[in-house]
Amino acid sequence: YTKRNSKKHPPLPPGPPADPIIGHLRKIPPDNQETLFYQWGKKYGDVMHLHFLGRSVIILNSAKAATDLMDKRSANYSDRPHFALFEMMGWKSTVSLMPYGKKFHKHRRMLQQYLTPNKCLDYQSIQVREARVLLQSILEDGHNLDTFLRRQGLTPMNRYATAIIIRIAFGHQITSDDDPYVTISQEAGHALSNAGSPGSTPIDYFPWLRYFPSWFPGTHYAGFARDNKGPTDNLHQYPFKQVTAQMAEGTAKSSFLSTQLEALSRETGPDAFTFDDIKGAAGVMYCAGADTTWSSLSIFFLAMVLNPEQQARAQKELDEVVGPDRLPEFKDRPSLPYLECVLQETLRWNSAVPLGIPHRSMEDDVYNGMFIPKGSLMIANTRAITLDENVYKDPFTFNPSRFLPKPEGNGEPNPVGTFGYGRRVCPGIHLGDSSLWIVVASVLSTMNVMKAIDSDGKEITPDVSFTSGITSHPRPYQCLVKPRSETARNLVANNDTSDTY
Ligand code: HEM
Repeated sequence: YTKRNSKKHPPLPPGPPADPIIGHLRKIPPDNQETLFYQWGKKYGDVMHLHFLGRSVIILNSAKAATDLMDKRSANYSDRPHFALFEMMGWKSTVSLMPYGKKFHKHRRMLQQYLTPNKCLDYQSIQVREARVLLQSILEDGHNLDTFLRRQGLTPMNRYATAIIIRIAFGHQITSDDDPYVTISQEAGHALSNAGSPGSTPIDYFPWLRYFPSWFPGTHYAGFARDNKGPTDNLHQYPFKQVTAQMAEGTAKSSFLSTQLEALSRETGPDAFTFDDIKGAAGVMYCAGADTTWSSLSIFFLAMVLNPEQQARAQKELDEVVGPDRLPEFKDRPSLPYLECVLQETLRWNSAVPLGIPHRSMEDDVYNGMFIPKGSLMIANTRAITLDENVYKDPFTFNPSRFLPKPEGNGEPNPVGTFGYGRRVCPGIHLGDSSLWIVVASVLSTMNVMKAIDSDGKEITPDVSFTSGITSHPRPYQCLVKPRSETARNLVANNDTSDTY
């Protein structure tokens, strides 16, 4: 491929040596590819070229390269590759996996209308209430939250993230931990978080591998996809059945799904949505919204366990602005600049979506004298972008002050790309951001997040290690979360969260 094009075009971006024909296939691990791409980027630069059997993969390891291409030339870089593995798992009519085109625009419009900054103001009361339920479950959990982050178990953060999306998407209020919606979300989320790096498993490159027996090399993820098809199907069917039944009985609360189903009954013609479109759009809200928020919150707790000084500074700011007699509300946000930095630093320190979701280029292009062939898989490596030493001093250190203006801080920019790029930027960005903020504020205002203690009385320092999938979660770790004072305990315990909404 390289030889064929080198005479007609500028050179391809640099990259590590490849094997003949199969290219870099043998050199790419199935898991946590972001770390290898980050290390390679140090040697080969911020725009790297890899290839798998002639298919070009461009890795963008700096904010400049990623925004120059994926934002500023978004018209050319908004397609998606074919995600064979996710299709095997049952993800169809899902905007995040759709090629760029008419159907994609229809789906984006449907979601965006429901997730504008203005619309999101309507959801704040749900977020505030669920944040308080989360605080109460921390109190009840006997404060040694070693089960808190067990991957398969229900965690308060999982329930929180799920409850918000379920209410908005399906009009259902979660009132117990064994609610079927929670179980479905957990199972589908588990599949998404353990299905390897998005668009880059052997099955994505060689879909025919799915027909080979399970002992055959490279078929691991095909077996995983087959085993996890049930949860993905449930996630599309269960809410749909519930809401259509409620609509027939006249008991459905207003939600994304009920609004779309009502619109469906009015609209006809070739551009009208189908049931499959609506199931797909509701399903993507459920999974894209809940799992990313949950993972980002797990990362926040991990950061707090490991960084008590930064935690104390945020608490001091909250004490001055909110005080001990009430819980934080969204109106406090503009008065809490350091807390804002804690949130941004959480997103930078370890992104929940470390490789984003790959885009695909639609036409040949040239960038800084390098040729980017049509049909390239475009991966903006958030991991490398947020650890870029040219932008962030001591990038592995969790240091919220880095964003404060000089001389108090370092005046470093907020992380780029944690919610994606261009025409594919996350449509849930406003909802996701505010869901994170209210928990960060509520937890730090009332709780101390600390290291757990082992049976010998020694503190347990958690590892910073992550699962590999579209959404990457911290691997299970232990921590201890306790009310900061008796006043804080009472404030949380006495908050009335029994209302229905
Ligand atoms: C902390 C929370 C969240 C994070 C970190 C996050 C991150 C991302 C990222 C990195 C992408 C890929 C964008 C790209 O391809 O350039 C994405 C896409 C997407 N997100 Fe989010 N997200 C979050 C919350 C949400 C919420 C709350 C929703 C919906 C309610 C949502 C719905 C989606 C959808 C539908 C896409 C696919 C967009 C497309 O392909 O055009 N996300 N998100």
